[in-house]
Amino acid sequence: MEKKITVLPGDGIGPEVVTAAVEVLQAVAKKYEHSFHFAYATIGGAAIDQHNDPLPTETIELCEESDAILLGAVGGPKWDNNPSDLRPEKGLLRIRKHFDLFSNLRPVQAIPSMLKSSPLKEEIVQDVDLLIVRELTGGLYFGDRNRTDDEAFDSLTYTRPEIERIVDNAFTLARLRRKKLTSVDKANVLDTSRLWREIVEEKKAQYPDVSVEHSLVDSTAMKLITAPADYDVIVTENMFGDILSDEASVITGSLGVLPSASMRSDNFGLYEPVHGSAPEIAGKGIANPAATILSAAMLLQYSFGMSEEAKAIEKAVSNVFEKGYFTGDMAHKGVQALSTNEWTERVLAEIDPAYEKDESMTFI
Ligand SMILES: NC(=O)c1ccc[n+]([C@@H]2O[C@H](COP(=O)([O-])OP(=O)(O)OC[C@H]3O[C@@H](n4cnc5c(N)ncnc54)[C@H](O)[C@@H]3O)[C@@H](O)[C@H]2O)c1
Ligand SMILES: CC(C)[C@H](C(=O)O)[C@@H](O)C(=O)O
Ligand SMILES: [Mg+2]
Repeated sequence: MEKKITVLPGDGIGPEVVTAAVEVLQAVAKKYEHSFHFAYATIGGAAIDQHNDPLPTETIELCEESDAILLGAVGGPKWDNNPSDLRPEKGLLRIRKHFDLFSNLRPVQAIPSMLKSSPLKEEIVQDVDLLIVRELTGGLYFGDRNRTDDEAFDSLTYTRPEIERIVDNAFTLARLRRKKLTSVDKANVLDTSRLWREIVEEKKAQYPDVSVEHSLVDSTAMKLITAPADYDVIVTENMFGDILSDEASVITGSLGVLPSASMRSDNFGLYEPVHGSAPEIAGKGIANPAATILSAAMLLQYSFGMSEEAKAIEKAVSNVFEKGYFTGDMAHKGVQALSTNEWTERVLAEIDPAYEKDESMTFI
């Protein structure tokens, strides 16, 4: 049966990395005899320019008719001074809320061949395999806010059901992994964190096989780069998860390799790299497409239940690193940096040596 994927390239390097990921999905479809239909729509700055709205109705409608969403990135200096409702980032927040994508999964895995790109010592990063489960539709991002000329406020609110569902989700995921859950909060200061911590304590009786620790976000930020291999699943609120996941990119040496899946309670999801639109390298053809390609693998795994196909993409990416091919953000001393296009060609060749590139697809 045909699967429909809505593709939202967005801004900056978004279109470049999404083009690469779509081509990888096409190669997978051909090799495994699936039919994927790609429908394109605007979000973010591109949508503001065309529709004066960072999330136009036609984009929502297209996503509603599809089985999954693949997104590049939004934002850029062109729109930085827009009023808050007309900022590209608002489109992203609205699509997450509209589809109730409350669970943002951000895996961080250190593939051995990546490790030369990390500024951290090899013995610190070599066994890292962790998953950040970030609450995505509550907290500071969605609380009451206001600003006048001289004052502004943003408020941080969480309800019991909002915390319960993300905590349950994280426990369930920990069960499928190494059964260790770290709940990250700021319970020494924030009431929302105290409620969060109480709920984790209540829930742990339902998951007796999972070990639980609580950790304050400030010291977690330190431990995440001094002892990252100690973590299995980290569950945390929206903003802490945003910050910790970018920090975790130091482990792999680049933001350009970290994928994410934003899920609701069924299998529907939005898949996007953790990184942003990287405006300073946009249009140069040098962006690392690995994070978006790996996000496409998560799409196959979580929304389509295609584990073998997802693993084939992950293996292809890892083989390309293993063979010493990197884009500029990861190319260490003595290694020639490949373009987005050249690097993607190598992934395609790993997936299917017989694959012929669709020449109608352009790498920007
Ligand atoms: N999900 C999203 O759409 C998303 C996420 C984060 C930031 N943003 C937006 O992106 C814009 C730029 O933000 P920023 O600069 O703080 O963060 P960024 O993630 O765009 O870039 C941070 C650094 O990482 C580099 N980088 C990021 N992705 C890369 C890739 N694939 N290949 C090579 N290098 C890469 C950039 O060049 C830059 O040096 C802002 O408007 C921000 O709001 C969007
Ligand atoms: C662009 C921004 C709204 C977004 C976030 O903070 O969630 C981004 O940083 C991310 O990590 O996806
Ligand atoms: Mg972020």
